[in-house]
Amino acid sequence: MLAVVPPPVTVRVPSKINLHLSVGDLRPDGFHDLTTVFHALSLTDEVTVALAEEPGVEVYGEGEQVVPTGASNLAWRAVEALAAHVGKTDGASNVRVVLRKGIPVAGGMAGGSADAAGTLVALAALWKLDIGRDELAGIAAKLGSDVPFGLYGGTALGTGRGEQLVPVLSRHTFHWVLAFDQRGLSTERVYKELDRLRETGNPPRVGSHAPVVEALASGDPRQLALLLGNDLQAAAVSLRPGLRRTLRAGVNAGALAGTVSGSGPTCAFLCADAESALEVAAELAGAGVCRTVRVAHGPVPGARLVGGDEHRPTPPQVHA
Ligand SMILES: C[C@@](CO)(OP(=O)(O)O)[C@H](O)COP(=O)(O)OP(=O)(O)OC[C@H]1O[C@@H](n2ccc(N)nc2=O)[C@H](O)[C@@H]1O
Ligand SMILES: Nc1ncnc2c1ncn2[C@@H]1O[C@H](COP(=O)(O)OP(=O)(O)O)[C@@H](O)[C@H]1O
Repeated sequence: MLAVVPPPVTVRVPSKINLHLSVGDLRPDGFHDLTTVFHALSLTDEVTVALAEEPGVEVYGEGEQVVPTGASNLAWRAVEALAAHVGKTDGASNVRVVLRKGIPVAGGMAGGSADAAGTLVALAALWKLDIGRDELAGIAAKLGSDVPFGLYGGTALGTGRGEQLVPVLSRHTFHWVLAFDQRGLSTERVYKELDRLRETGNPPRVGSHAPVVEALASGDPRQLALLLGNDLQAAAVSLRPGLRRTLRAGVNAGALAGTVSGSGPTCAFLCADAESALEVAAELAGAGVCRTVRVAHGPVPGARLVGGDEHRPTPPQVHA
């Protein structure tokens, strides 16, 4: 009798920027308490999972030379975590994962986290698991602080170490220009640099997230532009001083405002509309301050199947 092999499953997953990132104290577990407003962007990775004789991970696209393909790849860790969760003892032994990356590696845009979130959704479909969003989010949180957001996308308030999420109402589409740097920055190193700066001085701290939430509800990019803020920006700039020039160049090119995305070094520039974003991107690309420029819009949904959305996690209810 012929065994029926299920067809490969492909999932598209968004990147994220942090519209607001307030970093609190260092906790005994080595993480910092934080309050952040995540915003999912149309710059995406694609994850394909298939049953294959040779298990493993293949990586193509943005940063393919520097992404590990072994057991430390976050997508592979997601395969092992889901297999363990559902008690498939040999679950990972015949899974092949192909990553097509558009999100810069170690860029502060949660690319590895996106791949892990995408792998969970894709594999749940491949294995035909009856598993809900909340259950996947529990597995995701163990893989990394940013991984649960990749499941939901949209715009969300993150607390704890970033893994506890509440959706934020955001009716408008915002237009962004992203400036990729030559090399990535280690997230852990940037948090440590912030601790050092706080020991020796008084780096700027963002205020409350409430005005950002209001600006998102109003949909006015000019209002939002005044409120973008990131406590990690000082640390990222301290480690990569050239980012100052990049941030200035984006605003000089016509962006409403610029911010370092998460732990950097990618800079995100908010623009008035889609047309302005294209103009800013063209000028920034010629300014010699970054490796590559992309345009993107947000918010977009979280991990979802390409060519069907029957296994897409149900979005949480929006509380205005
Ligand atoms: C800074 C942020 C902002 O969204 O994003 P990125 O810039 O990495 O995309 C996140 O907090 C990154 O989340 P993520 O990249 O998932 O980090 P994790 O793997 O959980 O942790 C990596 C390391 O970052 C530090 N870390 C992370 C989260 C947190 N709340 N406090 C921390 O101090 C810890 O040193 C930890 O060992
Ligand atoms: N699938 C993956 N894609 C990118 N990086 C990965 C992946 N799996 C593991 N990594 C490792 O995680 C580190 C952080 O990557 P990434 O998630 O892209 O950045 P950030 O934490 O800045 O958002 C990389 O330097 C890389 O060594």
